[in-house]
Amino acid sequence: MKNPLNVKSEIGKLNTVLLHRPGKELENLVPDCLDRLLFDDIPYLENAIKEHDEFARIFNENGVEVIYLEDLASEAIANGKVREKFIDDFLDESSVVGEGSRETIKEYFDSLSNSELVDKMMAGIRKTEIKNHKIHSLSDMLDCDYPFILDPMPNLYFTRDPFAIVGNGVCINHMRTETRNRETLFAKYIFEYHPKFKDVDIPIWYNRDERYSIEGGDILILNNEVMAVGISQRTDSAAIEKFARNILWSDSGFKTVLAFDIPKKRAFMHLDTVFTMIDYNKFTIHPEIEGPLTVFSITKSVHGKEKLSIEKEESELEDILMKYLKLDKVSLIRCGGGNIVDAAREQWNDGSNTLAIAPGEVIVYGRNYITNRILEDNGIIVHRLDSSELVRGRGGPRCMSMPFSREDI
Ligand SMILES: NC(=[NH2+])NCCC[C@H](N)C(=O)O
Repeated sequence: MKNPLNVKSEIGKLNTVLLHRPGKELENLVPDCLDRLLFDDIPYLENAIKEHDEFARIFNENGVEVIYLEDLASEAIANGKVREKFIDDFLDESSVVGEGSRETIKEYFDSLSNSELVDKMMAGIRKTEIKNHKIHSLSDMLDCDYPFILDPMPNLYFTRDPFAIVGNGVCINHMRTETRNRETLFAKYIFEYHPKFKDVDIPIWYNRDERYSIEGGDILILNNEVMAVGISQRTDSAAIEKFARNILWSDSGFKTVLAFDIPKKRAFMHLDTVFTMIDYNKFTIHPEIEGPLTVFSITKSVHGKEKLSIEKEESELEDILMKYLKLDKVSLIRCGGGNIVDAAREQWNDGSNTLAIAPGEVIVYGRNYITNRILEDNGIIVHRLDSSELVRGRGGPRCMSMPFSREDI
């Protein structure tokens, strides 16, 4: 069977992209849990869905096939034994309190079809919902305690993060936070059991049971030989080393990983919140990281198999990019035009988080009008997505999409 995965750049014409249409998990956000669940506000679901459907429409209109995480996940567990194992693994990782709660949830899950099951796992379960079911646990009778028997997973619409397609393989991530780590279980089951993937030999560049964390928002594929990976609030340097070792010493064709050390803070959680590639030699950047940024280049060492050679790059970012991407010129397009107020405001609303659907053609949030105008002045084709709801989760078009296949460039 042919491997359907092929992502060897950030900009090659996009063929297939994975999304998750926001669901009931967003209606299980409450103020007391926002920090832990990595949200800053509570989106209005009905409008979030409208915005998201518009996002999907832009893809369709531009010849990009859209596939949904929820569909792949429910197709992957079609076999009864696989479904059983999936439920067990999921419950093992869901901080369910006590055996009684586990039995209650299991019985509830058993009454659902595969797609209802996946939706319910994503949405979480309120204690009030199981009142008509058999309750096997004392704590579940006490809804004043904590209202959920199973936590929601509100960050799933950021399909960029729990796993990342790199070349013809996949990096199944170990997430920084418990709240997002369960998301990676969907990837495990999809790549092991989905009919599209199960008989294909798919290289796994990193696995969810590794100790150190790495998230997809930090992984950028600059061309078929060079990647950029953020050392960030979410991604550990040790995880990058492991990932680099696996991929550079494989036959993937990748030769260099540039590790971008960026400030560790919420607004800049991943590299793609401050830096994205939009054309062969054009990038967006948030000016606030330019000062503190340090770049290290990681290549295969000549001193022994599986070893790496790591060097600190001393020149400016433009020069580093020109050198490794073999370009004569590089333009860094500054979010907010470099004005510190506009830059900070638009970056917070994902002004630098563009998704290229072809070289020089991107999807952006329409609200970041200053940055968008500058992109157009630089010859970029800009598709604007209006958002007042999706944006509240702190992620833009790149965060909300995972390319499965792009044309090689
Ligand atoms: N690739 C990205 N920048 N993703 C943004 C994810 C936002 C999400 N609320 C989180 O914290 O984790």
